[in-house]
Amino acid sequence: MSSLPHWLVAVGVLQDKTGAVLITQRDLKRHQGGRWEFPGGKVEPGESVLDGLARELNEELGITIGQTQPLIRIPFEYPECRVTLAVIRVQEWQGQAHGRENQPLRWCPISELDVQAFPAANSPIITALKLPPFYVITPDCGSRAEWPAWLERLERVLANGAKLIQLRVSLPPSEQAALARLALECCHRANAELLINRNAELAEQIGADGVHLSAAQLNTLSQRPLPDAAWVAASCHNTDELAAAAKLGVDFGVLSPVRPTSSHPHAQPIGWAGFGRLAAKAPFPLYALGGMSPNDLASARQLGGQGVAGISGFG
Ligand SMILES: Nc1nc2c([nH]c(=O)n2[C@@H]2O[C@H](COP(=O)(O)OP(=O)(O)OP(=O)(O)O)[C@@H](O)[C@H]2O)c(=O)[nH]1
Ligand SMILES: [Mg+2]
Repeated sequence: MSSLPHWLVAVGVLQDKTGAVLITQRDLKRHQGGRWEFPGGKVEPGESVLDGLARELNEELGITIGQTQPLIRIPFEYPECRVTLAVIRVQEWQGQAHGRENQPLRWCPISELDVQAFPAANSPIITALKLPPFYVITPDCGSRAEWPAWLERLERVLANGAKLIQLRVSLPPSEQAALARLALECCHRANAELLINRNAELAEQIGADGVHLSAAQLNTLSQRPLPDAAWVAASCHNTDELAAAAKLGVDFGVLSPVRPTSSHPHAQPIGWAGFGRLAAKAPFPLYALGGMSPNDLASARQLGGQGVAGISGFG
């Protein structure tokens, strides 16, 4: 156990009608001075996170918050202190947000959020803001005769608005590469991103948007298999795998099985309570997987999850 001071920090994410988020600049003389941040501050003894958030956003921005939703919870250790950032989406508020402490303030489009300008603990917040609510995993695909129907299904999923797809097919390498190229074309035409299951070399070779690592791969890799510009995601099932994924520096994870699932009939489901408990410890956005449908989004989000992942029910 570290002897560094620990603060629970309530952090608010406000978005305007265009989706731009409110960021403010920290005073030069304070911890992480000069960096941009999301407004908020330390939760005081006896306060709940939401009470602390309401007080801080009133003090710093002069607003009164209404409806909120958890975004992500991030444990992080700086050389001089430990923080747990409880990051909350503020969906409604009253009053005009302004820098009540004369701090510079701006509304920044999500695509322009630059991790380098923020404290190191903030990267997962920016990732969470960039990732969509659904992560769609493709069903397996067989011989070439099956490809047209498989691609048609992918097109349908994309037409329904899916923005993040994981290609998971068990084909011989050359066939897998050929199908991956076709899938990537479909995804990019629809302004969606494609991650390749387990195969970082293939992802790099065809210019896919990232790789999705299996839990077993987490222990065989000593560093991220792709550069920061690409997504590196991982499948996790327990605390140890989440810790291994964090150590490797993955961008996001998938935690399963939340419910019983026919694809893994012998795996013990962790339930929503298990998902919530583990999501609070994972320092990266986490999708719930296992018996999920798009209707489960609200449950996942309420527990601080990024969203839901699945194969069936998403087309
Ligand atoms: N508000 C806020 N704090 C953050 C962010 N990221 C991050 O690492 N922190 C850290 O969380 C800690 C507490 O935040 P704070 O300085 O805003 O606390 P506060 O408003 O209560 O200020 P005070 O203690 O000077 O009165 C600081 O160490 C800060 O560096 C962020 O995005 N927003
Ligand atoms: Mg503050």
